[in-house]
Amino acid sequence: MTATATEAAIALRGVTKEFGTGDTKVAALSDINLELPYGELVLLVGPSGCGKTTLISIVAGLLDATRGEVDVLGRSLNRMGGGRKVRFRGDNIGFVFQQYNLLPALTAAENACVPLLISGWRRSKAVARAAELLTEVGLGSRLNSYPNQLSGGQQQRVAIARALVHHPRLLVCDEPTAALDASSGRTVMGLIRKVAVQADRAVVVVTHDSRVYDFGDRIVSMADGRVEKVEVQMKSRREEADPQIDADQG
Ligand SMILES: Nc1ncnc2c1ncn2[C@@H]1O[C@H](COP(=O)(O)OP(=O)(O)OP(=O)(O)O)[C@@H](O)[C@H]1O
Repeated sequence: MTATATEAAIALRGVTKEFGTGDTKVAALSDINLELPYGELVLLVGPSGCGKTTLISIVAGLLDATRGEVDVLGRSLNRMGGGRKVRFRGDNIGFVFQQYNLLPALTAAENACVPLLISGWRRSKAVARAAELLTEVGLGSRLNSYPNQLSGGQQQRVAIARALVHHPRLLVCDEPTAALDASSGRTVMGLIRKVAVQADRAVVVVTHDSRVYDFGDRIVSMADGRVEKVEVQMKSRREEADPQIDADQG
């Protein structure tokens, strides 16, 4: 399905999430109403425990809301059964985490093509597609390097290539720069902007890292399970933030 100009990539209405029951009940999210458009990098920020990971897990179909409606990429997750949700996730969503989770015995190109091999692609075709993306993230000369031969920032770039290799329409990143120094963190955010932000795609990044706030088109601030404010950032600020990328950086 292609996006229409009026359709939000993500639409949450009255979303509440409770964990536990009775005296141990915790309301992680309370009545969240939020619309996020295609074509933007959205940062989800706020203090520890405010509900960022819970929110992003509901959007990615990893957790079910206790109440409320969740539409993602034009589909209602409320009306999707378990098996269909797993397929929807596999086809449409890419994930990047703080830990790179690369397989140590596989090269950068082999790691990046794992999702394609799982979907049944021929190995040679899958490696070629992974090589294309690794080149886009500045690692064209490191295709045959193993994870332990790469810096943290370079390993995160392999993880970004792996997350995007099957052309997902939603990229979800949870603290992608938390383990990186300031310069590598900016390189990684610049790459996420450059490679992942497209007119028919949505990108949501959960971050504590105020050093990378300039890279967001929109900043959603959460506090205590609620959305406190949504700010749209000026274009000029983001352009200043975009770093030049080369293979040996970060
Ligand atoms: N599986 C769970 N069972 C019980 N409580 C949970 C569970 N997951 C999260 N919570 C609670 O829900 C609230 C929100 O947690 P969440 O992890 O979404 O916050 P966060 O903003 O992502 O925090 P951090 O930045 O530290 O990762 C917290 O009070 C947390 O303790």
